[in-house]
Amino acid sequence: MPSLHASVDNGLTKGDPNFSGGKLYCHCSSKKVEVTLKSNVAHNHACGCSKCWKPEGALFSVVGVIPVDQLSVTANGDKLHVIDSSAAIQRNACKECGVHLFGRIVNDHPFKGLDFVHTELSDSKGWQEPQFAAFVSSIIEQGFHPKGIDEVREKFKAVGLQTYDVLSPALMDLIATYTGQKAGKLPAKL
Ligand SMILES: N[C@@H](CCC(=O)N[C@@H](CS)C(=O)NCC(=O)O)C(=O)O
Ligand SMILES: [Zn+2]
Ligand SMILES: [Zn+2]
Repeated sequence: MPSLHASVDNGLTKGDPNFSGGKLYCHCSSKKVEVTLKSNVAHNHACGCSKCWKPEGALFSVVGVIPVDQLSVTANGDKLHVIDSSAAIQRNACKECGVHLFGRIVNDHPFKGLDFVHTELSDSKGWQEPQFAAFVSSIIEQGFHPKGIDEVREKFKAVGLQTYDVLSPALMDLIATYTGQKAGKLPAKL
């Protein structure tokens, strides 16, 4: 079975509930882009979609969120560029090594105000462990043979992670609530 992600393959390492953040670095050998996070992440999860950054050899990305005001680019920000400015999540990647340092939502969106980050880019220990696996079937679109997908789902379950083909029900409910409120189908205050 190919690697799902290094933080999943051999079981999860529980995060520290009192952990208060750390620095992320791109993969360049010099002049690394540095991003400082002032808190832990939330909703950390494996994502199989084609847009999220995956380390070499991994079938999945692991990505979590942090409030925009808890994130700052603290070195070599001139090496960052937005890889697709039409995407809902504007992924800021290092132009040299390709690593995604953070994804930001700039347009009206239920998750606006949160940035998407990969805590494996940090040397610190204590980051929230993955909570679920999202967009699992999306790996097939990228060339993973469909006959192996049940084994992928079993592997996630074996380490204690539920699998979904979009986001988790809790996050889908948040998105649906936002959409319903915007359409006037739900009261603005619930
Ligand atoms: N099956 C598609 C799914 C893409 C997708 O919808 N990704 C989710 C999870 S990251 C998303 O919210 N995308 C918004 C964006 O990338 O801007 C793919 O693999 O490309
Ligand atoms: Zn780099
Ligand atoms: Zn994704």
